[in-house]
Amino acid sequence: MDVLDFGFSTSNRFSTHGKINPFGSGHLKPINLCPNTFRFNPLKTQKCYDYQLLKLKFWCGMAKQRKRFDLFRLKSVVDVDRTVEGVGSLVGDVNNSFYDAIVIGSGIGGLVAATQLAVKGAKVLVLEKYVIPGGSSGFYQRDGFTFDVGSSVMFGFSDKGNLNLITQALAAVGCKMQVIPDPTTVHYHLPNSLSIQVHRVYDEFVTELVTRFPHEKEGILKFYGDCWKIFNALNSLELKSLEEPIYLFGQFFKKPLECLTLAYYLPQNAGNIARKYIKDPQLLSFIDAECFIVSTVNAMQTPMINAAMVLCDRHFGGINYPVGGVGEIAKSLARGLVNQGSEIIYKSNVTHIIIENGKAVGVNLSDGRQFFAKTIISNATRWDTFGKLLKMEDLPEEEARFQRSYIKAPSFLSIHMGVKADVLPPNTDCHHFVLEDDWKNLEEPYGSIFLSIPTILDSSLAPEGNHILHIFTTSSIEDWEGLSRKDYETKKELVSEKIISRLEKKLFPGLKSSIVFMEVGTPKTHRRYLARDSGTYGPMPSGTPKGLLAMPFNTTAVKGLYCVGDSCFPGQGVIAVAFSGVMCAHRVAADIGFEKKNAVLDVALLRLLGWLRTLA
Ligand SMILES: NC(=O)c1ccc[n+]([C@@H]2O[C@H](COP(=O)([O-])OP(=O)(O)OC[C@H]3O[C@@H](n4cnc5c(N)ncnc54)[C@H](O)[C@@H]3O)[C@@H](O)[C@H]2O)c1
Ligand SMILES: CC(C)=CCC/C(C)=C/C=C/C(C)=C/C=C/C(C)=C/C=C/C=C(C)/C=C/C=C(C)/C=C/C=C(\C)CCC=C(C)C
Repeated sequence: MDVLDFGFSTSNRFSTHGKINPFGSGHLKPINLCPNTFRFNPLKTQKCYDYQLLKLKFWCGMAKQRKRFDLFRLKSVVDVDRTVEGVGSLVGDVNNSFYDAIVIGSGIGGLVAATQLAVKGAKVLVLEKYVIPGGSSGFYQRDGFTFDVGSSVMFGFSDKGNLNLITQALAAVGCKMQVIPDPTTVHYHLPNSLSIQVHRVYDEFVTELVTRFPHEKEGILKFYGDCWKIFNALNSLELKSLEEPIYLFGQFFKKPLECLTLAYYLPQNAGNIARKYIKDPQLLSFIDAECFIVSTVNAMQTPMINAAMVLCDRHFGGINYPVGGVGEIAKSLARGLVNQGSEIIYKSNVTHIIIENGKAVGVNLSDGRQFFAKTIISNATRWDTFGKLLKMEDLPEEEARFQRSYIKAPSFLSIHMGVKADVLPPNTDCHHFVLEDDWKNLEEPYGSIFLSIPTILDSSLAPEGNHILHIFTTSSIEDWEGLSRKDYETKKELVSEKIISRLEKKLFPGLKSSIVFMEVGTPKTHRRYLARDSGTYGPMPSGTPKGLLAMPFNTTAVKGLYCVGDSCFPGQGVIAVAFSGVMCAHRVAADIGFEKKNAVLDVALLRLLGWLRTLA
């Protein structure tokens, strides 16, 4: 078997032995940006031009004063990614202007925060380490295949309700994507030959579950019924920052019952609610699997609000796949950002957040560039933000508390594969979850297997006559460290061979001989190319959490510094980080004058929320 390593490539994210990475640095052309040149955009009004000029003058003054104006650097090192068609690239009008916000990282969390701010009128600069946007929702191409780097299951991507945050984020910047409805969110293949398809139509799913567990019909209806209660409450609210008092109290005033419902469930976990209604241990294990696929922990550790959100959205709006692959979402957001007059610069590795008088004011890049802004938003994980980007003697108490309550979830071993189409039986579902023998292995490394076949929905992602299989399973970085290169590669071959054999036995006889392309990524790959500490998938509770109570929002103990992404409320997941982006943009906009704000209420609410977190 030919196992290609993209975990050790030196220059490009997914380069493989003897293969050319289509996004390689060789395609990046430097451009010269003269900071004194302001390119007038005739579409902009005179007012806007005057404002930009004023900002430019202001910055020149600032720069002189601070001796930060390094013309040579600006001329020589600004790279623009022109290689990937359609990816928004640096506009570069006034590269040195003083931004309203700098966003470190262009994961979906960072991009949503950036675009939401940009549409409110803020000037935003996104700095992305890699050459395309998206982070774990990015993509890469090989031999005619377009692979999603991470998950292909998209929640919040319908045209219904208030919780379709991905659709709304795109619409805010004038983008609408063509999507393909997925008739089955996931097909479970579980111990004791329990096979369950989660149909798009709720009644069909419940009927199937009740057929397997007829004695638990009432419990099933009650548990999923509670999920709907929460989902409907969430869906009735306008979603903005829960850290902004005018909005929060306004929602309580407009929708008191819904807000109280959410407040009631906020500190609760799905496992406890399930146990109120359900006794059958196998059904409870099934609920664990339902939670595990979206939280990497069992139901007892999964916040009820998060469980309800995903267990209902898949039936309400349904799971929809973007035509062209998941990477198209980030590409569209990046393009939308640039169209709003903001900027994104790729190959910009932020190494340090600059603090002046206790306030975050700018960032240093690994190539020596510096950028300054009124606010800094980090889309790196909180471990990376407070462990690497900030050199603080003492970790702020809020962060220390976060790190006690949440630990890094394991990373993944990912196998991206091209196979001959005829190996898949007719009517194969797009997403599968496989745990063959023992429920105990659910959370064990390599215990459960996730499988997505996005070409079932969008055949254009693979050459004709082929399918894509994206197989992943939890794996920790410790398992892959301290190995020689040879041992590392041998281990990749062995581990992936076992996973493929299991799938061959359970789902697709003849799988091995149908492989036409394969690449294996380990937790080291995730760490390296997604810039996530230990390659972590996100935070997971260290013990039994009090629902979402301990999860920090976007503000931090450092003035002017905000976090966005999966180590913020409400946690892991593309839709979850999109919500975190919406919340972050609202809070930042209020702080820099683009939204209403009440300073006294702010202090009171932030203290109250801080205190509530100590109760968790
Ligand atoms: N890991 C997976 O397989 C996978 C797949 C799909 C979706 N997801 C979901 O996506 C969520 C993560 O989304 P997110 O928005 O929080 O972040 P993300 O990790 O997807 O993106 C963060 C981005 O920030 C960039 N970055 C990090 N540090 C940087 C630095 N110092 N300088 C410049 N750029 C830097 C990274 O290159 C990356 O592009 C996860 O919770 C997960 O649920 C994960
Ligand atoms: C403030 C206070 C204190 C209180 C008050 C009360 C209130 C008002 C509250 C409110 C709240 C809210 C609004 C909330 C919200 C929330 C939300 C939105 C949430 C969300 C969530 C989401 C999630 C979690 C998601 C997730 C997902 C995921 C992770 C996914 C994943 C996937 C995968 C992995 C795939 C699978 C695959 C296969 C199977 C193949």
